[in-house]
Amino acid sequence: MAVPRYILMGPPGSGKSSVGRALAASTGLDWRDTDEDVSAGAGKSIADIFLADGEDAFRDLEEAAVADAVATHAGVLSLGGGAILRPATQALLEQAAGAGAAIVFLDVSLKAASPRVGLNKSRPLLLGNPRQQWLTLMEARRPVYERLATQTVVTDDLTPTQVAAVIEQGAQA
Ligand SMILES: Nc1ncnc2c1ncn2[C@@H]1O[C@H](COP(=O)(O)OP(=O)(O)OP(=O)(O)O)[C@@H](O)[C@H]1O
Ligand SMILES: O=C(O)C1=C[C@@H](O)[C@@H](O)[C@H](O)C1
Ligand SMILES: [Mg+2]
Repeated sequence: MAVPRYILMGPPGSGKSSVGRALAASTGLDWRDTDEDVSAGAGKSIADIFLADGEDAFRDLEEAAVADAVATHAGVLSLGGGAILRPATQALLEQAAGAGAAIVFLDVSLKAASPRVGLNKSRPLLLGNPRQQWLTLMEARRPVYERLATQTVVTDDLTPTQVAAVIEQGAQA
């Protein structure tokens, strides 16, 4: 079984995808993003899955995509922001950490995340009142991110390339 070297988690706008790409470029590892896997598998965007099938259906697809990626991908893995909500995924991440994966929580404040996320309609959970929605989901998820993390990086004042460098240094320490 392959185990990802790095697994990135965090709320929308924390930079899971951007930092994942930067970390893959600097380490030479392959990059995979479970949001892209789910979207490719379903043949439609995540926003369309939420709209047509609902959040529970998306979470089922996401749980399966994470299980597949954790079992088969040896590089950098970016998760969707809410992937860690599923207990089976939490257990899988704990196992991956035991097998040597760095589980990285990309922390970010609402102030820094807001301009990154903007009013982009591709984030279905933030429709309506994006700032309040973001705060509510971060409050519920923070304890899970913190419990699962083997490394935490506060990303507010760093570029994705700088965050990737901090992660690499942490892995060498
Ligand atoms: N550290 C950063 N500094 C400045 N801008 C950033 C940083 N990280 C990400 N961004 C920008 O914020 C936006 C969202 O980043 P990204 O898609 O990587 O977030 P994400 O955590 O993967 O979000 P999602 O949960 O929706 O998948 C992008 O436009 C990206 O360029
Ligand atoms: O934070 C979340 O729950 C989400 C984040 C995105 O990565 C996507 O997985 C989807 O928009 C849901
Ligand atoms: Mg992403």
